[in-house]
Amino acid sequence: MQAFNFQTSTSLTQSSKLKTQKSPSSPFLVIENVSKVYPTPKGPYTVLEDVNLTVQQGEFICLIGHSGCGKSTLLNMVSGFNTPSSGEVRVGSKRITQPGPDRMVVFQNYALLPWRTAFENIYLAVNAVYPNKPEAEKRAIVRDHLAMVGLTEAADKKPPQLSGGMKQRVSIARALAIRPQVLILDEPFGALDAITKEELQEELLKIWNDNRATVLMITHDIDEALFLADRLVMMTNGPHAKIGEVLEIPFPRPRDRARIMEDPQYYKLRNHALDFLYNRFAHDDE
Ligand SMILES: Nc1ncnc2c1ncn2[C@@H]1O[C@H](COP(=O)(O)OP(=O)(O)OP(=O)(O)O)[C@@H](O)[C@H]1O
Repeated sequence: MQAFNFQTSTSLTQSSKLKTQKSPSSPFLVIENVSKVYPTPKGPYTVLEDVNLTVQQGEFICLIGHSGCGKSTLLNMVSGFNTPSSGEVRVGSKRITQPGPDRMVVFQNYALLPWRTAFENIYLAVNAVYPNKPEAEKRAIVRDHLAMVGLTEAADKKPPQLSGGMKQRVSIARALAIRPQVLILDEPFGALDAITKEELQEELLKIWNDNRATVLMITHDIDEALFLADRLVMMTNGPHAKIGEVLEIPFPRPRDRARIMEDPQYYKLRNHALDFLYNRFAHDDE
């Protein structure tokens, strides 16, 4: 187990800023001075203000914060479904202004076409992005990704015939079949029961370990973040939400849930995140 020098919240914030600014390897994904203001009938509403984050290629980042603080808004600016009011998001050296197949999103509600089979849902995405690939290759990509998530037998089933966990597996397979550089997961396991959620977390880690996409994942579950992430980004409450702190998760990989939960550092990190969310940035509505 690696040594973890537990720091105060202030020094954690400073060290994460230092890491962001002075990291020796070149940053892959950069969120720079991003603010988002929505027009509303009551006037402009500043959801996010001056958000800065630098992510290395292949990093697994979890994002946590109270409901409504702007997590989806922030990740929608990485996927390109939303644009910053000021500041910019870059992937590689490219400024993000629209969605693209280099950044795929998995949503909590699966977003599958209910009248298409699991195979067809994935095939449609592959075909849209790689229309000129030979038919046999496209079908092989779909089969490989169905197998990757353990759904070979369910290829011909339609979403209403699948469990929540199976639907989310199809949705993850569809996103990965495009070979995105960035995988964005918006609370993907929020609607699943605890056992299915743990199974899918483990599958996700295995898949990430094999293909090392850069992952940005929203969660409300601190234990999920501690199991999955390299860093946990904690957001302050909106309006004018910012990144309050970034926690480094030091547990070595491959991770074993039982082993990390026996580690005293686990509870220090967990309590630190809980204190951030429920004392320092408590939310009246929760
Ligand atoms: N198009 C819009 N116009 C006006 N306000 C919006 C718009 N989209 C989001 N908001 C507001 O911005 C704030 C942030 O929303 P967002 O969905 O990003 O939060 P979130 O942290 O992802 O929340 P949750 O955890 O509940 O999903 C909320 O107050 C929401 O009502």
